[in-house]
Amino acid sequence: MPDRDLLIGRLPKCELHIHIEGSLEPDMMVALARRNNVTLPWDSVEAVRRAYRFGSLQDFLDVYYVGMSVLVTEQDFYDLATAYLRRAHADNVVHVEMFFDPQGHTSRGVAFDTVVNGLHRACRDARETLGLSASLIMCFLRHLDERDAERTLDAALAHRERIVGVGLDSSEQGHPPEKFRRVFARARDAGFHLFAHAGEEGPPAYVWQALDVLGVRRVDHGNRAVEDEALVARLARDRVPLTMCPLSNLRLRVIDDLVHHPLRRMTDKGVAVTVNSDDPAYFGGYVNDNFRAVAASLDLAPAEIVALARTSFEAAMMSAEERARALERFEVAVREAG
Ligand code: HPA
Ligand SMILES: [Zn+2]
Repeated sequence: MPDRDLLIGRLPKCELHIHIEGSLEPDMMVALARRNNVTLPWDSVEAVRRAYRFGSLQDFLDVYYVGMSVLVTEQDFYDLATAYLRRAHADNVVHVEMFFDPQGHTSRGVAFDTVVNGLHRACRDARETLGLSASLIMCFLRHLDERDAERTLDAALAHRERIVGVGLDSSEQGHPPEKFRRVFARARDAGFHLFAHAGEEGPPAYVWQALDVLGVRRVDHGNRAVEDEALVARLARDRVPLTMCPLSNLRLRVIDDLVHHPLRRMTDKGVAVTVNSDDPAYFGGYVNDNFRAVAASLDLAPAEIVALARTSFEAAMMSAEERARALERFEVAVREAG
């Protein structure tokens, strides 16, 4: 086996937890602010970078919502997603399921269609130019009320074939999944796959609710599930994947040191865990940086790293044939990497 970093670079993988607005790098943020005449509280790329010190999820979200205010036109959304998809391709990402936050845009007067048209076109072009498959998952902002989420779902129904799923993100504490019970039931009836952030800062009870009240098929983060043995057993038994994001957890102080990251404790109990970047422009690393950081801190063996990348294909929303083909290519790449 080659050394750990080389192996990580060579492994094909899926990225299943990326907020596209969180891939907005400071230089693009400043350039788009100029292009659209948007005033930011920061006057240079360096000043933007200095704002990236967070004590909690809410600290980050306050900066994140200001940052996304530079996204106005369909071309802005296209450029943002295209830059991310090229960067992901360089990390050997072959399949992306991309979150976006429509309410962060419609609340500023940007049309839902503008957002989806730009992102969808970037995904379609990436398939042709990079050979990478990419799909869109719309998230509801959980700090807003369910009626706002209902209106967002109504808007999404006109784009049903361009959006594969719905998720739940933003401020977790005090906004339990059950707050969105009805809108998730409607989304399921409309054929969307269901996801939710849970157990990032919120308690294990929120992960239970995501499973049993919302009926999600994958949990984003899920760190705090580790505090509840019965919950870990449930995740393992039902092979409910967790999309974990080590550098995000470190930067948002969900953990104080990567050596304490629950990833290994989860995989040891049979939970399907994947490694992802969350908001790479804000947290200091794309997906391979996340693999490298957690592999070094937890001293992961090559076989464990390979297993994490393999799990990303098992956790992805692919048809049985797509998955079989992708896994076949994955095993070839593993043999070549060795
Ligand atoms: O890490 C996150 N958690 C919750 N909401 C988010 N929105 C963007 N990133 C995040
Ligand atoms: Zn997230």
